[in-house]
Amino acid sequence: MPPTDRPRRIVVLGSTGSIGTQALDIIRRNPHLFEVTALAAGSNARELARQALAFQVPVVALAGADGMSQGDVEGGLRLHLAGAREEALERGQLDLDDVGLVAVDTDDAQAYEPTLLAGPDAATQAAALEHADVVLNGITGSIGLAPTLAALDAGHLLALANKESLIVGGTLVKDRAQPGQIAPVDSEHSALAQALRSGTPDEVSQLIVTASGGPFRGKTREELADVTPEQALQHPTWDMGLMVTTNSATLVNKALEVIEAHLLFDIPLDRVQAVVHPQSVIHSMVEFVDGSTLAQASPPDMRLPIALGLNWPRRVPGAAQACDWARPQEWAFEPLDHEAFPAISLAVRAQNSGPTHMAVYNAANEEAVHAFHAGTIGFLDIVDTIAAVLEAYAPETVIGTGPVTIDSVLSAERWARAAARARWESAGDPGHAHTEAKHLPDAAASGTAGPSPVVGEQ
Ligand SMILES: NC(=O)C1=CN([C@@H]2O[C@H](COP(=O)(O)OP(=O)(O)OC[C@H]3O[C@@H](n4cnc5c(N)ncnc54)[C@H](OP(=O)(O)O)[C@@H]3O)[C@@H](O)[C@H]2O)C=CC1
Ligand SMILES: CC(=O)[C@@H](O)[C@H](O)COP(=O)(O)O
Ligand SMILES: [Mn+2]
Repeated sequence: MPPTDRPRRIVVLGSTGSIGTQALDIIRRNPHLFEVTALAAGSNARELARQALAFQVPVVALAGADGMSQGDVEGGLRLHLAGAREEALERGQLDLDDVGLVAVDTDDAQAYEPTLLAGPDAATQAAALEHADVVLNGITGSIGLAPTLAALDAGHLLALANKESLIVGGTLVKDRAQPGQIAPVDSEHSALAQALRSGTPDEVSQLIVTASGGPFRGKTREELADVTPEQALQHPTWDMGLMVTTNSATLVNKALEVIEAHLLFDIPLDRVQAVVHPQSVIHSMVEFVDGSTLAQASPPDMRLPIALGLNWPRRVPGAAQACDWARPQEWAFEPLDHEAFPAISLAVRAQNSGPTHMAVYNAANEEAVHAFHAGTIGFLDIVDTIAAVLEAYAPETVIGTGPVTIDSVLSAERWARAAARARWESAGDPGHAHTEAKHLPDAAASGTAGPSPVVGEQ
Protein backbone atom coordinates (compact mmCIF):
# COMPACT_ATOMS: atom_id res chain seq x y z
CA MET A 1 0.00 0.00 0.00
CA PRO A 2 1.37 3.47 -0.87
CA PRO A 3 2.79 5.55 2.03
CA THR A 4 0.47 7.94 3.86
CA ASP A 5 3.00 10.59 4.95
CA ARG A 6 3.23 12.33 1.55
CA PRO A 7 1.05 12.81 -1.54
CA ARG A 8 0.67 9.68 -3.63
CA ARG A 9 2.57 9.77 -6.91
CA ILE A 10 0.07 9.05 -9.62
CA VAL A 11 0.57 7.83 -13.18
CA VAL A 12 -2.49 8.68 -15.29
CA LEU A 13 -2.79 6.47 -18.38
CA GLY A 14 -5.33 7.80 -20.86
CA SER A 15 -5.03 11.31 -19.37
CA THR A 16 -6.76 13.00 -22.32
CA GLY A 17 -9.88 10.82 -22.10
CA SER A 18 -13.02 10.99 -19.98
CA ILE A 19 -11.56 9.07 -17.02
CA GLY A 20 -8.16 10.76 -17.33
CA THR A 21 -9.40 14.35 -17.36
CA GLN A 22 -11.73 13.74 -14.41
CA ALA A 23 -8.82 12.15 -12.53
CA LEU A 24 -6.75 15.28 -13.12
CA ASP A 25 -9.59 17.34 -11.70
CA ILE A 26 -9.57 15.22 -8.53
CA ILE A 27 -5.79 15.44 -8.29
CA ARG A 28 -5.81 19.19 -8.75
CA ARG A 29 -8.39 19.64 -6.00
CA ASN A 30 -6.41 17.44 -3.59
CA PRO A 31 -2.72 18.40 -3.76
CA HIS A 32 -2.21 17.18 -0.17
CA LEU A 33 -3.19 13.66 -1.33
CA PHE A 34 -1.91 13.38 -4.91
CA GLU A 35 0.73 14.58 -7.33
CA VAL A 36 1.12 13.58 -10.99
CA THR A 37 4.27 11.62 -11.79
CA ALA A 38 3.47 10.69 -15.38
CA LEU A 39 0.79 11.18 -18.01
CA ALA A 40 0.17 8.93 -21.01
CA ALA A 41 -2.12 9.43 -23.98
CA GLY A 42 -2.80 7.95 -27.41
CA SER A 43 -2.65 10.66 -30.05
CA ASN A 44 -3.98 13.89 -28.54
CA ALA A 45 -0.56 15.56 -28.23
CA ARG A 46 -2.00 19.05 -27.77
CA GLU A 47 -4.12 18.31 -24.69
CA LEU A 48 -1.41 16.05 -23.26
CA ALA A 49 1.20 18.81 -23.56
CA ARG A 50 -1.08 21.36 -21.90
CA GLN A 51 -1.88 18.97 -19.04
CA ALA A 52 1.81 18.18 -18.60
CA LEU A 53 2.83 21.82 -18.37
CA ALA A 54 -0.07 22.81 -16.12
CA PHE A 55 0.66 19.98 -13.66
CA GLN A 56 4.47 20.21 -14.11
CA VAL A 57 4.57 16.47 -14.81
CA PRO A 58 8.07 14.90 -14.87
CA VAL A 59 7.32 12.12 -17.40
CA VAL A 60 5.07 12.48 -20.45
CA ALA A 61 4.21 9.52 -22.70
CA LEU A 62 2.53 9.52 -26.09
CA ALA A 63 1.76 6.46 -28.24
CA GLY A 64 1.08 8.39 -31.46
CA ALA A 65 -1.18 7.45 -34.32
CA ASP A 66 -0.73 4.07 -36.05
CA GLY A 67 2.23 4.00 -38.39
CA MET A 68 3.98 7.10 -36.99
CA SER A 69 7.69 6.80 -36.27
CA GLN A 70 8.87 7.26 -32.70
CA GLY A 71 10.80 10.35 -33.79
CA ASP A 72 7.73 11.93 -35.33
CA VAL A 73 5.63 11.22 -32.24
CA GLU A 74 8.26 12.76 -29.98
CA GLY A 75 8.79 15.69 -32.35
CA GLY A 76 5.05 16.43 -32.41
CA LEU A 77 4.88 16.32 -28.63
CA ARG A 78 7.82 18.75 -28.35
CA LEU A 79 6.06 21.18 -30.68
CA HIS A 80 2.88 21.04 -28.60
CA LEU A 81 4.87 21.52 -25.39
CA ALA A 82 6.41 24.64 -26.92
CA GLY A 83 2.95 25.86 -27.95
CA ALA A 84 1.57 25.23 -24.47
CA ARG A 85 4.52 27.12 -22.92
CA GLU A 86 3.95 30.09 -25.22
CA GLU A 87 0.25 30.20 -24.34
CA ALA A 88 0.95 29.87 -20.60
CA LEU A 89 3.56 32.67 -20.70
CA GLU A 90 1.18 34.90 -22.59
CA ARG A 91 -1.95 34.25 -20.51
CA GLY A 92 -0.56 33.01 -17.17
CA GLN A 93 -2.97 30.06 -17.31
CA LEU A 94 -4.15 27.10 -19.37
CA ASP A 95 -7.73 25.90 -19.85
CA LEU A 96 -7.85 22.09 -19.59
CA ASP A 97 -10.67 19.66 -20.42
CA ASP A 98 -12.73 18.84 -17.28
CA VAL A 99 -10.20 20.67 -15.07
CA GLY A 100 -10.79 24.25 -16.20
CA LEU A 101 -8.34 27.13 -15.79
CA VAL A 102 -5.01 26.28 -14.19
CA ALA A 103 -2.61 29.10 -13.30
CA VAL A 104 0.93 28.51 -14.59
CA ASP A 105 3.87 30.29 -12.96
CA THR A 106 6.18 32.01 -15.49
CA ASP A 107 9.40 30.54 -14.03
CA ASP A 108 7.83 27.05 -13.92
CA ALA A 109 6.72 27.37 -17.53
CA GLN A 110 10.18 28.45 -18.67
CA ALA A 111 12.06 25.78 -16.70
CA TYR A 112 9.76 22.86 -17.58
CA GLU A 113 11.73 20.05 -19.28
CA PRO A 114 9.95 16.68 -18.90
CA THR A 115 11.26 13.28 -19.87
CA LEU A 116 9.42 12.17 -23.00
CA LEU A 117 8.39 8.61 -23.85
CA ALA A 118 7.08 8.02 -27.37
CA GLY A 119 5.71 5.13 -29.39
CA PRO A 120 3.42 2.13 -28.87
CA ASP A 121 5.10 1.08 -25.58
CA ALA A 122 5.11 4.56 -24.04
CA ALA A 123 2.17 3.93 -21.67
CA THR A 124 3.66 0.60 -20.60
CA GLN A 125 6.95 2.31 -19.75
CA ALA A 126 5.09 4.98 -17.78
CA ALA A 127 3.17 2.29 -15.88
CA ALA A 128 6.45 0.68 -14.84
CA LEU A 129 8.12 3.86 -13.50
CA GLU A 130 9.86 2.98 -10.27
CA HIS A 131 9.03 6.13 -8.33
CA ALA A 132 5.24 5.87 -8.83
CA ASP A 133 2.73 4.75 -6.19
CA VAL A 134 -0.53 4.42 -8.11
CA VAL A 135 -1.22 3.74 -11.78
CA LEU A 136 -4.67 4.76 -13.01
CA ASN A 137 -5.36 2.81 -16.18
CA GLY A 138 -7.90 4.92 -18.07
CA ILE A 139 -6.95 3.69 -21.54
CA THR A 140 -9.75 2.34 -23.72
CA GLY A 141 -9.59 -1.18 -25.09
CA SER A 142 -7.44 -4.26 -24.70
CA ILE A 143 -4.41 -2.18 -25.73
CA GLY A 144 -4.44 -1.45 -21.98
CA LEU A 145 -3.32 -5.00 -21.17
CA ALA A 146 0.44 -4.40 -21.31
CA PRO A 147 0.26 -1.28 -19.09
CA THR A 148 -1.92 -3.18 -16.58
CA LEU A 149 0.63 -6.00 -16.38
CA ALA A 150 3.52 -3.51 -16.13
CA ALA A 151 1.87 -1.65 -13.24
CA LEU A 152 1.25 -4.90 -11.38
CA ASP A 153 4.78 -6.19 -11.99
CA ALA A 154 6.20 -2.89 -10.71
CA GLY A 155 4.24 -3.40 -7.47
CA HIS A 156 2.10 -0.28 -7.88
CA LEU A 157 -1.49 0.02 -6.76
CA LEU A 158 -3.53 -0.33 -9.96
CA ALA A 159 -6.63 1.88 -10.07
CA LEU A 160 -8.40 0.01 -12.85
CA ALA A 161 -10.89 1.68 -15.17
CA ASN A 162 -9.64 -0.27 -18.21
CA LYS A 163 -11.88 -3.32 -17.61
CA GLU A 164 -10.82 -4.81 -20.96
CA SER A 165 -7.32 -5.65 -19.72
CA LEU A 166 -8.67 -7.72 -16.83
CA ILE A 167 -11.24 -9.45 -19.01
CA VAL A 168 -8.93 -10.40 -21.87
CA GLY A 169 -6.00 -11.16 -19.56
CA GLY A 170 -8.19 -13.12 -17.11
CA THR A 171 -6.12 -15.26 -14.78
CA LEU A 172 -2.90 -13.90 -16.34
CA VAL A 173 -3.74 -10.52 -14.81
CA LYS A 174 -5.14 -11.97 -11.60
CA ASP A 175 -2.10 -14.14 -11.01
CA ARG A 176 0.24 -11.13 -11.34
CA ALA A 177 -1.74 -9.11 -8.76
CA GLN A 178 -0.97 -9.22 -5.06
CA PRO A 179 -4.06 -9.27 -2.80
CA GLY A 180 -5.51 -5.76 -2.76
CA GLN A 181 -3.28 -4.49 -5.56
CA ILE A 182 -6.20 -3.70 -7.86
CA ALA A 183 -8.60 -0.92 -6.83
CA PRO A 184 -11.68 -0.94 -9.07
CA VAL A 185 -12.62 2.36 -10.71
CA ASP A 186 -15.51 1.14 -12.88
CA SER A 187 -18.51 2.58 -11.00
CA GLU A 188 -20.26 -0.77 -10.48
CA HIS A 189 -17.14 -2.49 -9.19
CA SER A 190 -16.25 0.41 -6.94
CA ALA A 191 -19.79 0.08 -5.56
CA LEU A 192 -19.37 -3.66 -5.07
CA ALA A 193 -15.99 -3.21 -3.38
CA GLN A 194 -17.54 -0.66 -1.01
CA ALA A 195 -20.51 -2.88 -0.18
CA LEU A 196 -18.30 -5.95 0.23
CA ARG A 197 -16.61 -4.21 3.16
CA SER A 198 -19.78 -5.03 5.10
CA GLY A 199 -19.35 -8.79 5.29
CA THR A 200 -16.92 -11.69 5.03
CA PRO A 201 -16.49 -13.54 1.71
CA ASP A 202 -18.47 -16.53 2.96
CA GLU A 203 -21.38 -14.24 3.85
CA VAL A 204 -21.83 -13.06 0.26
CA SER A 205 -24.67 -14.69 -1.58
CA GLN A 206 -24.64 -12.77 -4.88
CA LEU A 207 -23.46 -9.62 -6.64
CA ILE A 208 -26.04 -7.51 -8.45
CA VAL A 209 -24.56 -5.26 -11.15
CA THR A 210 -26.85 -2.41 -12.18
CA ALA A 211 -27.25 -1.32 -15.82
CA SER A 212 -28.76 1.93 -17.06
CA GLY A 213 -30.14 -0.01 -20.04
CA GLY A 214 -28.51 2.49 -22.39
CA PRO A 215 -30.25 4.79 -24.87
CA PHE A 216 -32.24 1.96 -26.46
CA ARG A 217 -33.80 0.49 -23.30
CA GLY A 218 -37.26 -0.87 -24.11
CA LYS A 219 -36.63 -1.29 -27.85
CA THR A 220 -37.23 -4.61 -29.58
CA ARG A 221 -34.60 -6.26 -31.80
CA GLU A 222 -36.52 -5.11 -34.88
CA GLU A 223 -36.52 -1.52 -33.63
CA LEU A 224 -32.77 -1.66 -33.09
CA ALA A 225 -32.01 -2.47 -36.72
CA ASP A 226 -31.87 1.13 -37.94
CA VAL A 227 -30.49 3.03 -34.96
CA THR A 228 -27.60 5.35 -35.83
CA PRO A 229 -24.16 5.90 -34.29
CA GLU A 230 -25.34 9.35 -33.15
CA GLN A 231 -28.28 7.79 -31.30
CA ALA A 232 -26.03 5.14 -29.78
CA LEU A 233 -23.84 7.89 -28.31
CA GLN A 234 -26.76 9.52 -26.45
CA HIS A 235 -26.19 7.82 -23.10
CA PRO A 236 -29.05 8.58 -20.70
CA THR A 237 -26.96 9.13 -17.56
CA TRP A 238 -23.19 9.16 -18.21
CA ASP A 239 -20.84 11.26 -20.34
CA MET A 240 -18.07 8.86 -21.43
CA GLY A 241 -15.75 7.94 -24.30
CA LEU A 242 -17.01 6.50 -27.60
CA MET A 243 -16.24 2.82 -26.99
CA VAL A 244 -17.77 2.46 -23.52
CA THR A 245 -20.80 4.57 -24.54
CA THR A 246 -21.43 2.35 -27.56
CA ASN A 247 -20.90 -0.71 -25.38
CA SER A 248 -23.57 0.60 -23.01
CA ALA A 249 -26.00 0.83 -25.93
CA THR A 250 -25.41 -2.81 -26.97
CA LEU A 251 -25.13 -3.93 -23.31
CA VAL A 252 -21.67 -5.29 -24.15
CA ASN A 253 -20.47 -2.97 -21.38
CA LYS A 254 -22.67 -4.78 -18.89
CA ALA A 255 -21.50 -8.13 -20.26
CA LEU A 256 -17.88 -7.12 -19.69
CA GLU A 257 -18.80 -5.85 -16.23
CA VAL A 258 -20.43 -9.11 -15.17
CA ILE A 259 -17.21 -10.94 -16.09
CA GLU A 260 -15.17 -8.17 -14.45
CA ALA A 261 -17.09 -8.64 -11.18
CA HIS A 262 -16.56 -12.40 -11.32
CA LEU A 263 -12.81 -11.97 -11.84
CA LEU A 264 -12.24 -9.11 -9.40
CA PHE A 265 -14.17 -10.55 -6.48
CA ASP A 266 -13.73 -14.31 -7.03
CA ILE A 267 -17.48 -14.93 -7.10
CA PRO A 268 -18.75 -17.74 -9.35
CA LEU A 269 -20.29 -16.37 -12.52
CA ASP A 270 -23.71 -17.86 -11.70
CA ARG A 271 -23.78 -15.68 -8.57
CA VAL A 272 -23.34 -12.43 -10.49
CA GLN A 273 -26.48 -10.98 -12.04
CA ALA A 274 -27.33 -7.77 -13.82
CA VAL A 275 -30.48 -5.69 -13.38
CA VAL A 276 -31.65 -2.59 -15.21
CA HIS A 277 -31.76 0.59 -13.08
CA PRO A 278 -32.34 3.53 -15.44
CA GLN A 279 -31.38 6.30 -13.00
CA SER A 280 -27.78 5.08 -12.44
CA VAL A 281 -27.86 6.18 -8.80
CA ILE A 282 -27.44 2.74 -7.28
CA HIS A 283 -24.17 1.64 -8.81
CA SER A 284 -24.43 -2.00 -7.72
CA MET A 285 -25.42 -4.18 -4.79
CA VAL A 286 -24.22 -7.09 -2.71
CA GLU A 287 -26.73 -9.58 -1.35
CA PHE A 288 -25.63 -11.41 1.79
CA VAL A 289 -26.65 -14.87 3.02
CA ASP A 290 -29.04 -13.51 5.66
CA GLY A 291 -31.19 -11.82 3.01
CA SER A 292 -29.66 -8.36 3.50
CA THR A 293 -28.76 -6.35 0.40
CA LEU A 294 -26.32 -3.42 0.56
CA ALA A 295 -26.41 -0.87 -2.25
CA GLN A 296 -24.00 1.98 -2.94
CA ALA A 297 -25.82 5.11 -4.09
CA SER A 298 -24.59 8.46 -5.39
CA PRO A 299 -25.53 10.68 -8.34
CA PRO A 300 -23.80 9.46 -11.52
CA ASP A 301 -20.36 11.09 -11.32
CA MET A 302 -17.18 9.15 -12.03
CA ARG A 303 -15.16 11.50 -9.83
CA LEU A 304 -16.30 9.49 -6.79
CA PRO A 305 -15.00 6.05 -7.89
CA ILE A 306 -11.91 7.62 -9.50
CA ALA A 307 -11.02 9.43 -6.25
CA LEU A 308 -11.59 6.32 -4.17
CA GLY A 309 -9.46 4.29 -6.59
CA LEU A 310 -6.60 6.79 -6.41
CA ASN A 311 -6.74 6.99 -2.62
CA TRP A 312 -7.78 3.37 -2.05
CA PRO A 313 -8.94 2.25 0.51
CA ARG A 314 -9.61 5.71 1.92
CA ARG A 315 -12.30 8.09 0.72
CA VAL A 316 -11.56 11.57 -0.60
CA PRO A 317 -13.77 14.18 1.12
CA GLY A 318 -15.80 16.25 -1.33
CA ALA A 319 -14.94 14.06 -4.31
CA ALA A 320 -18.51 14.33 -5.64
CA GLN A 321 -22.01 15.50 -4.68
CA ALA A 322 -24.07 13.19 -2.47
CA CYS A 323 -27.74 12.35 -3.15
CA ASP A 324 -30.14 15.18 -2.43
CA TRP A 325 -32.62 13.68 0.04
CA ALA A 326 -34.80 16.82 0.08
CA ARG A 327 -35.75 16.20 -3.54
CA PRO A 328 -38.45 13.67 -4.49
CA GLN A 329 -36.95 10.89 -6.58
CA GLU A 330 -37.71 7.38 -7.71
CA TRP A 331 -35.36 4.51 -8.27
CA ALA A 332 -36.67 1.86 -10.62
CA PHE A 333 -35.50 -1.66 -11.39
CA GLU A 334 -36.46 -3.93 -14.24
CA PRO A 335 -35.20 -7.22 -15.65
CA LEU A 336 -32.92 -7.35 -18.68
CA ASP A 337 -34.35 -8.09 -22.11
CA HIS A 338 -31.97 -10.86 -23.21
CA GLU A 339 -33.75 -11.30 -26.53
CA ALA A 340 -33.18 -7.76 -27.76
CA PHE A 341 -29.81 -7.51 -25.99
CA PRO A 342 -28.08 -10.92 -26.05
CA ALA A 343 -24.61 -9.53 -25.19
CA ILE A 344 -24.64 -10.67 -21.56
CA SER A 345 -25.75 -14.26 -22.15
CA LEU A 346 -23.18 -14.47 -24.94
CA ALA A 347 -20.42 -13.34 -22.59
CA VAL A 348 -21.40 -15.78 -19.86
CA ARG A 349 -21.26 -18.62 -22.40
CA ALA A 350 -17.91 -17.36 -23.69
CA GLN A 351 -16.38 -17.09 -20.23
CA ASN A 352 -17.53 -20.63 -19.45
CA SER A 353 -16.15 -21.94 -22.77
CA GLY A 354 -12.46 -21.33 -22.18
CA PRO A 355 -9.81 -18.92 -20.92
CA THR A 356 -9.34 -17.03 -24.21
CA HIS A 357 -12.95 -16.79 -25.37
CA MET A 358 -13.51 -13.42 -23.72
CA ALA A 359 -10.40 -12.06 -25.46
CA VAL A 360 -12.05 -13.15 -28.71
CA TYR A 361 -15.37 -11.60 -27.61
CA ASN A 362 -13.77 -8.27 -26.74
CA ALA A 363 -11.56 -8.07 -29.83
CA ALA A 364 -14.49 -8.82 -32.15
CA ASN A 365 -16.51 -6.15 -30.34
CA GLU A 366 -13.78 -3.50 -30.62
CA GLU A 367 -13.51 -4.08 -34.36
CA ALA A 368 -17.29 -4.06 -34.81
CA VAL A 369 -17.76 -0.86 -32.82
CA HIS A 370 -15.22 0.93 -35.04
CA ALA A 371 -16.96 -0.44 -38.15
CA PHE A 372 -20.35 0.71 -36.82
CA HIS A 373 -19.06 4.25 -36.29
CA ALA A 374 -17.43 4.20 -39.72
CA GLY A 375 -20.86 3.46 -41.17
CA THR A 376 -19.75 0.04 -42.45
CA ILE A 377 -22.10 -2.13 -40.38
CA GLY A 378 -25.38 -1.68 -38.55
CA PHE A 379 -26.04 -1.65 -34.81
CA LEU A 380 -27.28 -5.26 -34.61
CA ASP A 381 -24.20 -6.39 -36.55
CA ILE A 382 -22.03 -5.51 -33.53
CA VAL A 383 -23.26 -8.29 -31.27
CA ASP A 384 -24.01 -10.55 -34.25
CA THR A 385 -20.32 -10.24 -35.17
CA ILE A 386 -19.22 -11.20 -31.67
CA ALA A 387 -21.53 -14.23 -31.76
CA ALA A 388 -20.36 -15.37 -35.20
CA VAL A 389 -16.67 -14.94 -34.39
CA LEU A 390 -17.06 -16.87 -31.13
CA GLU A 391 -18.96 -19.59 -32.95
CA ALA A 392 -16.08 -19.99 -35.41
CA TYR A 393 -13.36 -19.86 -32.75
CA ALA A 394 -11.47 -23.13 -32.40
CA PRO A 395 -8.80 -22.52 -29.73
CA GLU A 396 -6.87 -25.73 -30.53
CA THR A 397 -6.16 -24.51 -34.05
CA VAL A 398 -5.74 -20.81 -33.26
CA ILE A 399 -3.59 -20.99 -30.12
CA GLY A 400 -2.81 -24.68 -29.61
CA THR A 401 -3.48 -26.79 -26.55
CA GLY A 402 -0.76 -25.63 -24.13
CA PRO A 403 -1.28 -23.41 -21.09
CA VAL A 404 -2.63 -19.94 -21.71
CA THR A 405 0.09 -17.31 -22.05
CA ILE A 406 0.16 -13.65 -22.98
CA ASP A 407 1.20 -14.68 -26.48
CA SER A 408 -1.74 -17.06 -26.85
CA VAL A 409 -4.18 -14.37 -25.69
CA LEU A 410 -2.69 -11.99 -28.24
CA SER A 411 -2.91 -14.64 -30.97
CA ALA A 412 -6.56 -15.25 -30.12
CA GLU A 413 -7.17 -11.50 -30.29
CA ARG A 414 -5.42 -11.15 -33.66
CA TRP A 415 -7.45 -14.02 -35.06
CA ALA A 416 -10.70 -12.53 -33.73
CA ARG A 417 -9.99 -9.07 -35.15
CA ALA A 418 -9.25 -10.55 -38.57
CA ALA A 419 -12.33 -12.78 -38.35
CA ALA A 420 -14.53 -9.83 -37.45
CA ARG A 421 -13.15 -7.62 -40.23
CA ALA A 422 -13.51 -10.43 -42.76
CA ARG A 423 -17.28 -10.15 -42.28
CA TRP A 424 -17.38 -6.74 -43.91
CA GLU A 425 -14.08 -6.50 -45.79
CA SER A 426 -14.62 -9.54 -47.99
CA ALA A 427 -18.42 -9.64 -47.97
CA GLY A 428 -18.61 -7.38 -51.03
CA ASP A 429 -21.82 -5.98 -49.61
CA PRO A 430 -20.65 -3.96 -46.65
CA GLY A 431 -24.12 -2.80 -45.70
CA HIS A 432 -25.23 -6.36 -45.09
CA ALA A 433 -22.22 -7.91 -43.44
CA HIS A 434 -22.67 -11.48 -42.28
CA THR A 435 -20.35 -14.26 -41.25
CA GLU A 436 -19.95 -17.44 -43.17
CA ALA A 437 -17.10 -19.86 -42.63
CA LYS A 438 -15.50 -18.87 -45.94
CA HIS A 439 -15.11 -15.28 -44.71
CA LEU A 440 -13.21 -16.20 -41.58
CA PRO A 441 -9.40 -16.32 -41.55
CA ASP A 442 -7.64 -19.65 -41.64
CA ALA A 443 -6.99 -20.36 -37.97
CA ALA A 444 -3.59 -21.90 -38.76
CA ALA A 445 -2.53 -18.66 -40.46
CA SER A 446 -3.76 -16.41 -37.66
CA GLY A 447 -0.24 -15.65 -36.46
CA THR A 448 0.23 -13.40 -39.45
CA ALA A 449 -3.22 -11.82 -39.52
CA GLY A 450 -4.38 -8.60 -37.89
CA PRO A 451 -2.57 -5.82 -36.02
CA SER A 452 0.72 -6.26 -34.17
CA PRO A 453 0.77 -7.76 -30.66
CA VAL A 454 -0.03 -5.59 -27.65
CA VAL A 455 2.54 -7.09 -25.34
CA GLY A 456 4.68 -9.35 -27.45
CA GLU A 457 7.14 -6.67 -28.58
CA GLN A 458 8.32 -5.69 -25.12
N1 LIG B 1 -15.63 7.26 -19.13
C1 LIG B 1 -16.21 6.69 -18.09
O1 LIG B 1 -17.00 7.32 -17.37
C2 LIG B 1 -15.91 5.27 -17.75
C3 LIG B 1 -14.92 4.57 -18.42
N2 LIG B 1 -14.60 3.30 -18.02
C4 LIG B 1 -13.53 2.61 -18.70
O2 LIG B 1 -12.36 3.42 -18.65
C5 LIG B 1 -11.60 3.26 -19.84
C6 LIG B 1 -11.44 4.63 -20.50
O3 LIG B 1 -12.68 5.11 -20.89
P1 LIG B 1 -12.91 6.61 -21.37
O4 LIG B 1 -12.13 7.53 -20.50
O5 LIG B 1 -14.36 6.80 -21.46
O6 LIG B 1 -12.29 6.57 -22.82
P2 LIG B 1 -11.85 7.79 -23.76
O7 LIG B 1 -12.01 7.31 -25.15
O8 LIG B 1 -12.50 9.03 -23.35
O9 LIG B 1 -10.29 7.93 -23.44
C7 LIG B 1 -9.38 6.93 -23.77
C8 LIG B 1 -7.99 7.39 -23.41
O10 LIG B 1 -7.07 6.36 -23.78
C9 LIG B 1 -5.99 6.98 -24.48
N3 LIG B 1 -5.30 6.00 -25.29
C10 LIG B 1 -5.74 5.33 -26.37
N4 LIG B 1 -4.76 4.52 -26.84
C11 LIG B 1 -3.69 4.69 -26.04
C12 LIG B 1 -2.39 4.14 -26.00
N5 LIG B 1 -1.99 3.25 -26.90
N6 LIG B 1 -1.55 4.54 -25.02
C13 LIG B 1 -1.94 5.45 -24.12
N7 LIG B 1 -3.17 6.00 -24.09
C14 LIG B 1 -4.03 5.62 -25.05
C15 LIG B 1 -6.65 8.10 -25.26
O11 LIG B 1 -5.72 9.03 -25.72
P3 LIG B 1 -6.01 10.07 -26.95
O12 LIG B 1 -7.29 10.72 -26.65
O13 LIG B 1 -4.86 10.98 -26.83
O14 LIG B 1 -6.03 9.27 -28.19
C16 LIG B 1 -7.56 8.65 -24.15
O15 LIG B 1 -6.79 9.44 -23.27
C17 LIG B 1 -12.37 2.25 -20.70
O16 LIG B 1 -11.87 0.97 -20.45
C18 LIG B 1 -13.79 2.36 -20.18
O17 LIG B 1 -14.53 1.19 -20.36
C19 LIG B 1 -15.24 2.67 -17.00
C20 LIG B 1 -16.24 3.31 -16.33
C21 LIG B 1 -16.67 4.65 -16.66
C1 LIG C 1 -19.90 4.90 -15.39
C2 LIG C 1 -19.64 3.49 -15.66
O1 LIG C 1 -19.14 2.77 -14.84
C3 LIG C 1 -20.01 2.95 -16.98
O2 LIG C 1 -19.40 1.71 -17.22
C4 LIG C 1 -21.51 2.81 -16.91
O3 LIG C 1 -21.78 1.70 -16.15
C5 LIG C 1 -22.14 2.73 -18.24
O4 LIG C 1 -23.51 2.63 -18.07
P1 LIG C 1 -24.37 1.36 -18.45
O5 LIG C 1 -24.96 0.87 -17.18
O6 LIG C 1 -25.34 1.95 -19.40
O7 LIG C 1 -23.48 0.35 -19.10
MN1 LIG D 1 -19.34 0.72 -15.40
